[in-house]
This record gives sequence, structure tokens and C-alpha cells, in this order.
Amino acid sequence: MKRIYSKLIEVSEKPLKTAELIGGKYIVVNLLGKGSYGYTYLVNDQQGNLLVLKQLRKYKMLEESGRNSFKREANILKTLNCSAFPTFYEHFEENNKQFIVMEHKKGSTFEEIIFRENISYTESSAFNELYHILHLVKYIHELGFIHRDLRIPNILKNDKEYFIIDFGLARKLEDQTSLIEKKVNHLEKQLYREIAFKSDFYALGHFLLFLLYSSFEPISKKKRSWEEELQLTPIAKKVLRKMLQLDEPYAEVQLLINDVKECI
Ligand SMILES: Nc1ncnc2c1ncn2[C@@H]1O[C@H](COP(=O)(O)OP(=O)(O)OP(=O)(O)O)[C@@H](O)[C@H]1O
Repeated sequence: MKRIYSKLIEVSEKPLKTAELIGGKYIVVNLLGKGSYGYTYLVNDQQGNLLVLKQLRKYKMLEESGRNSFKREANILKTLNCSAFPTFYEHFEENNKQFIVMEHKKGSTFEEIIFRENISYTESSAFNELYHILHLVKYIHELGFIHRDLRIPNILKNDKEYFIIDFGLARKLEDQTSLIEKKVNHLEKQLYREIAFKSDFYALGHFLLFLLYSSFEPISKKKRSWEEELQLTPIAKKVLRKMLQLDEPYAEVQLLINDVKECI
């Protein structure tokens, strides 16, 4: 019954409209995305600055874990005091809806770079991108956090900098209680969501595959594994196999950085 009620709320909820005023001071410019937890908007503040406003979906407000998720994201963003991550501005409730406001990072996501800008990467240039991103991951891991969602839409770059966004699923390393928060049955999801450094490396292994496949020209219609399809050097293959947990995973980020350097 609770599930039906929650589903009804989910399907009947509509996002905010363009030009709508929220929190008495933010004007909606456009909807950036609709994720599982809620809506993400680009908004203008009163000084005309572009910011990101995230809204928690109503059905998420029904569960304690949902209600706490913005609080947790806000705390993580406050702790990550570095220009590579969005600055946290505020967390507020209005008409029983929860919102979080943060800095808008100006850049293209790797999803846009690969699929819209059609940039293709060689083995060396793909590992070079990973090398830069791993320094941000090192900062996150050294503070004891695991991002758990390092996918191509959550990693951005412009001509000068790299950024990591979306800390909605991030957890503190010792916060193993989150594991029982939601039972993850699917093996692939478990590998992304385990609260361990290796799950961020696993996600970045897939990130790297996206970059490497950008220059792949299929010669046959037959579906083969990445190891058969991509012409990688032995060291690149070794690093990817460890990242994807096909071989003993890296215990910590510096060991991965050292190997990635060899592939550039
Ligand atoms: N702080 C930010 N700065 C710049 N762009 C952002 C920021 N936060 C989100 N975005 C953009 O908004 C898009 C949508 O964000 P959102 O977190 O809703 O998306 P999603 O990744 O599609 O959903 P989910 O989190 O369920 O996977 C992102 O892909 C990104 O392009």
C-alpha cells in the first residue's frame, strides 16, 4: 500500500516551471536533469549569478533516508573545501519541499564531450584525463569519503580545470550503516555502491572505457569483450583489469595514480 502511494506521488509530481520564484530569491532558468532523487535546475539569484538548485522528490520525503539525503550532501560539500567541487550555499524547506543550493561549475561533462562534441581519445590521452581526475579523487578519499557515482555525467572539465559534482550518493568510509539503508541486489550496482575505495576505481574503470571506446572503429558486427576489441598496451590492460576488479583491486588511490602515469 505504502509503495503504491509512493508511486502515485512520484508520477503526479511536476518540476518547477521556468521563471518560478523559489526560496524568495531564486528564479528558475531551466531544468538540468531529473534524477532518481529529484530535480536539478539552473537558477539565478538576486545578483544574477547562475547557481544549481536541487529539489528532493516528494516520495523521497516519505522515508527517513530520503529526508536525510540533502543534509548529508550539504555536510559533504561543506567539508570538501576545494574549487574542484561545488561550493555549498544553503539547504531549505518550502511548502514541504526540500531544496539544496550550490555553485554551478562551468564546463562540459564527459558525457557531452564524448557524445555531443564527438571528441575521441587515444589510450594515452584517455589515461591523461584519468590522471587529472584521480588527483580530485585522492582529495575526496583522503577526507574519508567515497563518491560512489563517478560516471561521465558527473565529471566535468573546461580548458583549465576538472570538476566532480553530485555527491548525493557519497558516504563516509566508516558509514557502513548506509549499506543496509537499501538492499542492492544487482551485482553491477554493488560494485559501484560498496563503501570502499575500490568502488570509485570500478566506476572510473567504466569512465575510462567510455573514453577509450570513443576512438573505436568496429570491424565486425560480432560483439566481443573490451579486451578483444580495444588494442591496448599490456600495462593499460593490467590497470583496467584491476580497476574493474577482474584482478586484485587497488587498495588506495596513490597506487592507481602511479600505474596510470605509466600509461600516459
Ligand atoms: N553543481 C553543478 N554544476 C554544474 N552542473 C551541474 C551541477 N549539478 C548538476 N549539474 C548538471 O545537471 C545534470 C543533472 O544533474 P542530476 O544530478 O539531476 O542528474 P543525473 O546525473 O542525470 O541523475 P542521477 O543523479 O539520478 O544519476 C548533470 O548531469 C550536470 O550536467
